[in-house]
Amino acid sequence: MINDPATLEFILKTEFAVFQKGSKSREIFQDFLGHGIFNVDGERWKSQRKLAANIFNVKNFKDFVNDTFKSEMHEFSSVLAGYAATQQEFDLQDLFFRFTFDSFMKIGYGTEMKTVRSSDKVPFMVAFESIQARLIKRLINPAWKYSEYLTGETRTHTEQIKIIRDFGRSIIQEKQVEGGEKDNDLLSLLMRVKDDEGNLSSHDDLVDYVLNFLLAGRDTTAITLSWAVFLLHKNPATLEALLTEINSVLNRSCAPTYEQIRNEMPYTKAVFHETLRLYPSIPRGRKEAQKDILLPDGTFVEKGSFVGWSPYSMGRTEAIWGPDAKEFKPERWLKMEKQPSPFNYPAFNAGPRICLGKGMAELEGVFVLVELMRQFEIRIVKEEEVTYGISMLLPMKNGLKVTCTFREHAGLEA
Ligand code: HEM
Repeated sequence: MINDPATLEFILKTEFAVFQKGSKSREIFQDFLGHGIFNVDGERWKSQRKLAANIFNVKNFKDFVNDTFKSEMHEFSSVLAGYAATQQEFDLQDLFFRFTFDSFMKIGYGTEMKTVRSSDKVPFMVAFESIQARLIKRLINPAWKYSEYLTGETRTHTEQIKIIRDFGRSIIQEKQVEGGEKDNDLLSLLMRVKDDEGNLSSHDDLVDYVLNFLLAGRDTTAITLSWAVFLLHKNPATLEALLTEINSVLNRSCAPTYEQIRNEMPYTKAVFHETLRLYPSIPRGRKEAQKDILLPDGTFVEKGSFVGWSPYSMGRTEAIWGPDAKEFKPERWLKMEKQPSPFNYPAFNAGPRICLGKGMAELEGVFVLVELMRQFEIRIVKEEEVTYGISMLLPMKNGLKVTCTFREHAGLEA
């Protein structure tokens, strides 16, 4: 395990070709992520990265992204208005998952889901989350195949993989029936791309792509929003400062524009990044050495062994962030002369495989925080029960149970 930015740069950038995802991790994640971008190296990775870079470049389609977040947020707000009127307790983390799911399905695949409107369990989501919690156990248990067999999890796992792959297939079929291959959403691009021999992607590969991008676009942002609400609840002065910024930029009760989020809301953006510093939604990373190599400090790494790092620990390390590293202080981001290098703040990864959706996540996160806090007062029901679950990502174990009321003078227009 390493914990210093210079060594992380060596692994993720300088010796990128040596430190790869590797075949051992690939085996663990194969049935879930297949040949999708998170689970491949080399040429397969390069071609998906190039393609996805087109769509995740927010500038290319900022109006579409902005309109989608706006209309999905309108749904989200009206659901919250219902809870505010009845004072009913609800799970905000679950609602964030539904929001990011609906938004990403529309932006990435052109599909309307509207799961925010319902409180019924969505089989795809249940299976998706349960698989992630299982896979993390595989990383620490070399005998995972036997353990899963003995506990009966092999069967559950197979059933859940079928649920999520059937879902992926249905999205692709829908697109084919609609003849949407000419559209410019991510799936349409993926359906048109050809390999060096001129072949289109197989149906199975397309399912892998759909599921990988959904994992990237849905879970990470929903988890960050949940921790942000929790931290704001625990730090009332920060919430006050956030509301002051919101009120000074949005002098009428309407949603922020893309330009306002980009240029006029530095404090809200700082809240988003400060949350990720302390609660990075992907809390750990590891790479497999493809040959024997020495780290800059002289440590020998044998071919086939792993080097790991933890954005969670690095975000709380005093040598990087100073003596107040463990405190939630968004102000620190405003005092910096320049933003920290991704090797100091690896919540979005760093080097050639740095997150492609960082701009979109920031836009979505800030937009939702502004809209939520502008309109509603959120109260966490049992603060002491909030803790993280053990999973591939960093979700809250028991969800985020809250009640809400309308904030005074708030309007509900979008
Ligand atoms: C708070 C939100 C987010 C965080 C913290 C985050 C973090 C990360 C991290 C740590 C990785 C590296 C993972 C690995 O290699 O194992 C990654 C990769 C990636 N992210 Fe994000 N992400 C976020 C949101 C998004 C969104 C919204 C999208 C898409 C719309 C996205 C798209 C991607 C893609 C495509 C990759 C793979 C890059 C590659 O391997 O070349 N991310 N992200």
